[in-house]
Amino acid sequence: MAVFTEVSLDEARAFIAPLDVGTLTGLRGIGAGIENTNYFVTTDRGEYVLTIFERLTFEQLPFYLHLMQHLARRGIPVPDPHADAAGEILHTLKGKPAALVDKLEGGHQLAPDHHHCEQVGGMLARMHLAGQDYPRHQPNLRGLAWWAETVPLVLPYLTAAQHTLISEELAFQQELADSPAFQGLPAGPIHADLFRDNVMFAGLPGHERLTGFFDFYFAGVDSFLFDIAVCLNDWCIDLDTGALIEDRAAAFVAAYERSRPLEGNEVRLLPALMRAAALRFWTSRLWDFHLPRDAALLQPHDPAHFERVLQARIDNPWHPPR
Ligand SMILES: Nc1ncnc2c1ncn2[C@@H]1O[C@H](COP(=O)(O)OP(=O)(O)OP(=O)(O)O)[C@@H](O)[C@H]1O
Ligand SMILES: N[C@@H](CCO)C(=O)O
Repeated sequence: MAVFTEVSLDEARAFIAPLDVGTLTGLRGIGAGIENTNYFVTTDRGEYVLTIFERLTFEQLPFYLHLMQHLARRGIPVPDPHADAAGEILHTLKGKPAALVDKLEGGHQLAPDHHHCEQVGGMLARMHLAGQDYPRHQPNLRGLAWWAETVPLVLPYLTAAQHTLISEELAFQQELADSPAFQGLPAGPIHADLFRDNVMFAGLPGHERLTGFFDFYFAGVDSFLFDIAVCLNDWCIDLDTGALIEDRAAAFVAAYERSRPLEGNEVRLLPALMRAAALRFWTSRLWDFHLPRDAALLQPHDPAHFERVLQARIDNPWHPPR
C-alpha cells in the first residue's frame, strides 16, 4: 500500500475542520497509486479524498488544483477541491502540501471496450476545449526535458539492446521537437496520465457511463495530441503484447473528433507522439523501479510493459482512418 505519510484520526479531524465538509466519521488509506498519499475521508455529509503530495511543491500545485476547479466549473466531471473560508484550496498537512477533493462515484473500467473508449475520447476533447481559457501556465514536468535528464540515470540498469532502443528514441523525439510541424501542434492544459486507473465509470455492466477523470498531478501545458497518444497507448492496446487494437483506437479518435476535429499535422504526427508517450512511461517506470523512494509498501509498475509498447509503436505505426 502506497501510504508514504501516515495520518491519524485526530490529524484528519483538525485538517478538515476549516473546510466546511462536516464531522469526520471515517478515514482509510488507499492502497493504489504510486505518487501521492491518498486517504478516503468520510464525514456525516459525504465522501472525500485527502491527498498529501509527496513530490509536488507548494509552487507547482496551484496549477493542478485550480485547473481542476476551472474544469469542474465548466461541467467537466473532475474532483472539485474544497476551499477554506479564505478561498484557499491548497492546504498543509504534516508539513507537506495537501488537498481535499470530492470522491467520484463508481470504479475503474480495467477491461474497456468500444463503449468506454468512445466516452473517454469524447470527454477528453471536451476537457481540452474547456481548458483553453485556463489562465495559469506550467509546462508538462514529465516532458522532453525530464526524459533527457532521466534516461541517463536509468541507462546503467539496462541491457545493451534496451540502451540502444531508449537512446535512439530519445534522439528521435528531440529531433521531432525541433520541427515546425511539432511546434505548431494545438496545445493547452492536458491531463498527461489518463490511464484506465484515472477514470471512473458507474452503472450496470454494458451500460456504464463515465463519471470522472481524476489524478491531475501530471497535468501541464503540452500538445493535445500527446494526451490522445497517452490514452491510446493504455485504453486501446492489448496489455499482454502492447499491440494496438485498431478498431478501438479508431472509435476513440472518432469520438474525440466529434468535439474537436484533428488538424492535418496532428493526424500525421500521431504515430510519433504515440512513441513519445510510450517513452515517457517507460522512462518513469524505470526510474521508479531502479531508483525507488521510501514507502510503507510500494509496488512499482512493470517497466517492461512500456518497452513492449514502444517497440510495437515503432514496428507498426498507426494513423487514424480518414
Ligand atoms: N477523487 C477521487 N474519487 C474517487 N476515488 C479516488 C479519487 N482520487 C483517488 N481515488 C482512488 O485512489 C486511488 C489512488 O489515487 P491516484 O491514482 O490518484 O494515486 P496517485 O499515487 O496519486 O497516482 P498514480 O496513479 O500516479 O500512481 C485511485 O485508484 C482511486 O481508486
Ligand atoms: N500511469 C503511470 C503511473 C503514474 O505516472 C504508469 O502507469 O506508469
